[in-house]
Amino acid sequence: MSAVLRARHLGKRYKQRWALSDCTFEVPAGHVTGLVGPNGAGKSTLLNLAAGMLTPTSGTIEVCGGVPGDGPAQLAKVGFVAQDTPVYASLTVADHLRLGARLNPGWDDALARRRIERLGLDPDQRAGRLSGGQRAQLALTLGIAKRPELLILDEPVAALDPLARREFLQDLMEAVAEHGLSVILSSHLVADLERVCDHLVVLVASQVRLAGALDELLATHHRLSGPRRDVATLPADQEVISASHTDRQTTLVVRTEAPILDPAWTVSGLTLEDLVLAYLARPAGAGSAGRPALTVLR
Ligand SMILES: Nc1ncnc2c1ncn2[C@@H]1O[C@H](COP(=O)(O)OP(=O)(O)OP(=O)(O)O)[C@@H](O)[C@H]1O
Repeated sequence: MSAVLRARHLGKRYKQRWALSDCTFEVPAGHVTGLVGPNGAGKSTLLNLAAGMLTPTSGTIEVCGGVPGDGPAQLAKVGFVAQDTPVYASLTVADHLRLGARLNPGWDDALARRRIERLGLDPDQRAGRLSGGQRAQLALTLGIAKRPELLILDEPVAALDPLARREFLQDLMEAVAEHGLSVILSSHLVADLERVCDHLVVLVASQVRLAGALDELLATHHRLSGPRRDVATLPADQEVISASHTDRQTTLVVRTEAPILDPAWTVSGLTLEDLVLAYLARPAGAGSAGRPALTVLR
């Protein structure tokens, strides 16, 4: 797999607090990778490190084969739209496009103009007077028209209405298909991620808990339900991600490469949302030895 991002034992500390700790993972080139995790998990910190806005406290991060933020050539390869979609309040929409053209060697002016027109943004409007969603659309337009190798988007669709969200995600997928763009986007909207992502990184409490191709992750995670059972009796190759029990029944989410042959279980697949929620609820340091990560007693 050719990787657009490689992190090795990556960590970032703000004063005494580690916002990101010992993260080792890769993001493949030419795909859309979703980054999910609860508030404060470290997603923005990770994306800012990838964009070169922050430097690591420990470990390394390589993006598009270089060090993030390391000179004009590296900056040209990476587009970054930060969480608050910053724009210059006193500049007009048209000024932003002119600035984009001036600053970015690969600038696609026709694309930028087409998007602005389609969105109905007035080129003469000052960006400070745009609505939150319009501002986000302007920032996203700049990110796409820059034609980077990697586009990093921190909660890009949070401010958009449902139709605008769908259209934007469609634009993204087209750019990936036509130009081989790689995208990393964080979002709390799992349904959106399900529509556009083919890779997933789950970050919880400053650590990467899960990373991989979505279809592989969905194929190796299963929901098992059956008569109440002590999870310690499961085969060693079935990693228990979550467990809940009633007096009579046990329901588990397990990860395994092997088929589940025990006839006592009813086996079903997971949605992306089920998968993400199982990991979000999993406590830090939960082992891989078939121990229950989340035990809910009813
Ligand atoms: N500049 C900073 N100084 C000190 N602590 C920070 C700073 N930025 C973030 N943090 C802390 O680092 C941790 C991770 O924050 P981060 O913004 O990366 O999380 P996030 O996953 O993006 O959260 P959200 O989903 O709420 O946007 C949090 O505990 C946060 O309080």
